[in-house]
Amino acid sequence: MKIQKFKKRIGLIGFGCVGQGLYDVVEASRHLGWEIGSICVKDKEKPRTLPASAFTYSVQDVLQDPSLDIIAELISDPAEALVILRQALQKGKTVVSANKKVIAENLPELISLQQKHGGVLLYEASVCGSIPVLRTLEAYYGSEPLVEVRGILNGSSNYILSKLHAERGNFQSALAQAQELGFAEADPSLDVEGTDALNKLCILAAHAYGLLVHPDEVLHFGIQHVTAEAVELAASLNCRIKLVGSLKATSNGQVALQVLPTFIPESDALYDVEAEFNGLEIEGQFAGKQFLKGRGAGSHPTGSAVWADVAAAVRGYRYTYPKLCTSQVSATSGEEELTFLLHGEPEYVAEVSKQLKADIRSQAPDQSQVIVSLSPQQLKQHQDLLKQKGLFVAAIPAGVVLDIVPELLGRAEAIAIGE
Ligand SMILES: NC(=O)C1=CN([C@@H]2O[C@H](COP(=O)(O)OP(=O)(O)OC[C@H]3O[C@@H](n4cnc5c(N)ncnc54)[C@H](OP(=O)(O)O)[C@@H]3O)[C@@H](O)[C@H]2O)C=CC1
Ligand SMILES: N[C@@H](CC=O)C(=O)O
Repeated sequence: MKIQKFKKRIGLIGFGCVGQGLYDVVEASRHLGWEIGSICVKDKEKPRTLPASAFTYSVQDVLQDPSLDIIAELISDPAEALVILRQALQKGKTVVSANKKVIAENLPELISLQQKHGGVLLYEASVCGSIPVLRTLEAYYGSEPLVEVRGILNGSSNYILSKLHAERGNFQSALAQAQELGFAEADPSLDVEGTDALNKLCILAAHAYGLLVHPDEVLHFGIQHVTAEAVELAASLNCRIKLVGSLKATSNGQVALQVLPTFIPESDALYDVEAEFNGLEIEGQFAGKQFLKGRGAGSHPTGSAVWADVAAAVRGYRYTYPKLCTSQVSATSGEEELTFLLHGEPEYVAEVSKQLKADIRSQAPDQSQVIVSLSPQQLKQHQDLLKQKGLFVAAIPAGVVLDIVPELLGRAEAIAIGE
């Protein structure tokens, strides 16, 4: 076989945590024929690891450069990222992105731009960092009906929760560490309010079930109101609180979607997914359960995922969205009753419990914590009120034995967290 000389040039837009990660990975692979041809950033004053001559400050310098084989969009500004992706795809270019917010909110348009102009968009790095989830769903599970896809989809919130459980640490300092390590979004409220996990879940829904759903339509709560008492309660039940995104096929042909802080027992594969790691359990109708675990955030792990996309795209790979073409499914929050912990100011907990018409199973003497049974659909209807009142909401799966909860709640003490 004749070996052909391979030379491919990448245009890089964004040189922060992920952009630098991609740069390092590509530099380490120069012998394979790859090079970064052009780098665009925004801030002219920022100190850089490369000489000023390596950079341009005009996105158009990259988008209009005919010598580039592929563009990597890795910026932190979602509005500008959408403009870049639109323009690249309208020109029929090949582009990769890690921007889950832009992709989740605009997937129908981004798919149709590829169909219309012949361009290609890959975005493996946007979901679960270094774990190859989208290509696994596309290539391996493209034909098999899936029972459930669930997992830890956000590294920063998992890092914070791990610190709270392991060290009974402080929320704000754990978040500051996640930011320092490059795991958090430029706007960290996306991480802690569950929006980043939600965006990833919506992208997974398209590839796992052929469901195009806008993030605004999906039930989701974050960890921003987690309390020391909730962590203690979970630990006393031999559980860890994790932020879990799940997609589940329902008996009436819908897909139930939700992102919820959840009490995860020791027997669950997600229990040992700690720090910035993500974990995804995929249950196929015939294959049964499989579990993927790896780094969900960070410079080199995410840079590696972007590079895998760059290499695949240049070799002709594109998503075919097999289930979008073959299935017609709609979204629901889920009708099956579940058990939830609500925790917050006693008067708000009482008010919200009344509004929810929830079946109260246990409550703390001061009424700051209640264990209730209700459907995710009920919860979704009152999602805004619960958020407005600053309540912490966590799902407690059926397998967790709650016999000792009344006793645990009875001795609940007020412990401040995150102040
Ligand atoms: N951090 C992570 O672990 C992961 C991040 N992602 C996603 O990757 C993307 C990048 O994240 P990350 O690297 O962490 O972000 P950073 O904040 O570290 O870096 C952002 C980069 O974007 C550049 N930038 C911002 N706005 C513009 C603009 N208008 N024009 C040109 N350049 C611009 C910044 O320029 P300047 O340097 O001049 O400020 C900076 O270089 C985001 O979409 C994020 O959601 C996905 C998976 C993991
Ligand atoms: N902020 C995100 C980065 C990766 O997607 C996270 O913490 O998971």
